[in-house]
Amino acid sequence: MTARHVISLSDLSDEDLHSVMVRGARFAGRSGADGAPLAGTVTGILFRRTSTRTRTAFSAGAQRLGGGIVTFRPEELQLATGETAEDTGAVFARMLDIMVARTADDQAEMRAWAALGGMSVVNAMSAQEHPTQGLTDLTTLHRRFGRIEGLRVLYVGEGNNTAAALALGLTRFRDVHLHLATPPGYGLSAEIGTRAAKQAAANGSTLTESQSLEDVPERMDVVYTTRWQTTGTSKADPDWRRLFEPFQVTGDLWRASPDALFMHDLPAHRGDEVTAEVLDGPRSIAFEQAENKMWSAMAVLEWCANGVVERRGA
Ligand SMILES: NC(=O)NCCC[C@H](N)C(=O)O
Repeated sequence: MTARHVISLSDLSDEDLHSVMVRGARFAGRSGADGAPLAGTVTGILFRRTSTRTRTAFSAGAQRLGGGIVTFRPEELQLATGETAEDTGAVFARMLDIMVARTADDQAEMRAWAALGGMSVVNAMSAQEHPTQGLTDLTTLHRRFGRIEGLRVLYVGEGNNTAAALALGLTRFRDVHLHLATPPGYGLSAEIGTRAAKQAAANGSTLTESQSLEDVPERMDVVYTTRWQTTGTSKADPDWRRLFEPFQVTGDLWRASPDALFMHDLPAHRGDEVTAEVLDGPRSIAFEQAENKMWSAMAVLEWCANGVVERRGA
């Protein structure tokens, strides 16, 4: 099997991105290919940080496509007794077809595993990026709007790995307007911001940022938020709660964007980043989005095994 990696969304060509997005939507509509495209493959599932949605999505998704899985408890690997990540990966690459990993905070370890060859590596979230969330979000938008082009999206909260994936995903499409309202000091990293801005410019899209909810653009199609505490980057700043509180998504935002849908990558904390009224209200598609994680995971795994399935214009 040719190894294909999803360590960053930038690893996917436009054609790959389109195929995985559309394929996820087809799986969601239960109109994916019959049969078992992952038959004869084994996917490793290794999470060194907590996970509900991503882990379940890939574990259930692989099995729905006829593939086998091996789930690792990190504390039971020899990593815990001092075997290097490189040596551990070298063994995985000889036995597994795909590795879905939420491991070190940075992506270097995944790149090293990918360089071994023979095994596809899927980044199930690092500090910098959450590419499988980005793919899920594209599939969710594609299912709801039938297009990504022309969408206006407001993201509220930390410019974390989820925001990075959203920015890197949306700016690959034409005429998209993404605005991020982030607390001071919690914007996108310079590296991600530059990469996304370059893509936006090339596609006639815009990426704008502000440090307040005052004067955010109106008539948005989507308002998206995320929890205030990002996994693995607990905030050293003693003031963080005071900085984040003005960014709670409440019914007030709907006045500016009366048609907006609400998205959240979950887990949610009602009363912190979003009110219960918004999260549990009729505009919220947060749980549909969570379900899409599995359909999108199936599309990612199938792409790792077989490459592009859905061709543009087909
Ligand atoms: N949907 C998810 O994968 N949620 C878990 C992580 C959310 C957030 N980006 C975090 O890093 O804490």
